[in-house]
This record gives sequence, structure tokens and C-alpha cells, in this order.
Amino acid sequence: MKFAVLVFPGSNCDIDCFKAVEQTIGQPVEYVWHTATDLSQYDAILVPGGFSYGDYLRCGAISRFAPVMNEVVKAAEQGKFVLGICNGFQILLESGLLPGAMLRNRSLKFRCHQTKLRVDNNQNPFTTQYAAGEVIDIPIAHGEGNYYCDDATLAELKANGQIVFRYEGDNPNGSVDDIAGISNKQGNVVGMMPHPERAVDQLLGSEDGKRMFTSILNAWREKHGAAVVR
Ligand SMILES: NC(=O)CC[C@H](N)C(=O)O
Repeated sequence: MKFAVLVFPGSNCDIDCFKAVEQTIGQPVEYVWHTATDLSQYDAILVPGGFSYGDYLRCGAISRFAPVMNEVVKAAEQGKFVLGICNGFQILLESGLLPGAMLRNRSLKFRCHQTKLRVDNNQNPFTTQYAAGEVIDIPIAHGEGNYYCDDATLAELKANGQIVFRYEGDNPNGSVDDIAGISNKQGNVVGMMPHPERAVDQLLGSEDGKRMFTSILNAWREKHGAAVVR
């Protein structure tokens, strides 16, 4: 299974994502610059966190027009796995690959600390290695993570099981319904504000992010009739 880690001017979690893939599942992974126009060789696309284009206008609002994003849309349509983390989630929202929008944190402060997340959908390709309702430790680091959608969209997200993660206990940004991560209707595109790639080793404070990567690999192996890993 081959992974792409997108790199925009201002990405700063690209190396963490790359290392997380190498260390958790040992699969081939490459950096792909934002001007790339062909993602056909990759099975999964990671859109990493950071401050792409300096967060000018709105987080993700400029990156959404990068040439590579046309290819990400194509990859998503083909059923490939797309994971947007933090700024990556913001970019997927701006691209229309996921519904809703991101607002400034209710505190108007950049928040950077561990959070407790509840796995609300463990039937998603990114979360099958977690128990339903399991509470995990994953850090956040953002100023614009206050996820917003209107009532009709929220009802749809709930009805389709598209809410993948919610904050458990303290909601650090004021997001609607404590949402921390959502998927598209098909489940192959996920965006989340917390950083699983920063939680893949006890030295980092938590290993709870690891199973996102093993879940993705298993989902791909199942799709291709290969043995799954435990
Ligand atoms: N870590 C990140 O990806 C930060 C995202 C974005 N720059 C924000 O502050 O909200």
C-alpha cells in the first residue's frame, strides 16, 4: 500500500505524518508537492497540518486551489483513502470534499494540548481497530478548529454515521455537537482536528493514534484480498 503526504508551502506536520506511516505500518510513503498533477500511484493521501499559505484569508482557503487538490478530489471519487489532519481537515472542508466549515476557536486562542476523543464510528476504514465508544488520547494544536455546520447537515452527518470522533469532556474549540472529526458519506474521506500522527509512541505522550494507521492498512488489505494485521 502506497501513501502520499501532501506538502504545501507552510505545511509543518508533513514529516510527522511521513514518520508515523513508516513507524506504525512500514508502508512505502512519499512527499508530494502541492503542484503535483498525478496521484494515480498512491492508495492513500494524507493532507497534513500546518499553516499552508500562512493561513491567509481563512485556513485552507488558498490551498484548496493548489493543482494537487484536483487530484485529491479524483482520488476520493475513486474510493481511495484521504485523511486530512488539522490544516488538512480545513483544506478538505474548503475543497468541498467534506461538509461544513471551520471557525476561529471560541476562546479566540490557539489551543495546543492533549485531548480525550471518543470514537463514535468504528466502522469507518480509519477506525476499525478501535472499540465503539472508546476514549483515546490525541493532541490538538489549532486556532481555527471550531467546526460548524447547519442543523440539516448535522442531522445528515448523524444519520449516516459520518461523525467519527467527538471531544469527550472538555470541548477545546466550541465545535458543533463536540465534533472533532467527520467523514464523507462513503467513509473514505476523513477530516479531524486532533493529530493522530503525534500520538504514535509513548515518548510523545500517547500511542492511541497508531491504530488509525493500522486501520487504514487493514481496510486496504481487505479491499484487495490480502491478510489483515492485528
Ligand atoms: N496544526 C495545524 O494544522 C494548525 C491549523 C491552522 N493553522 C490553525 O491554526 O487552525
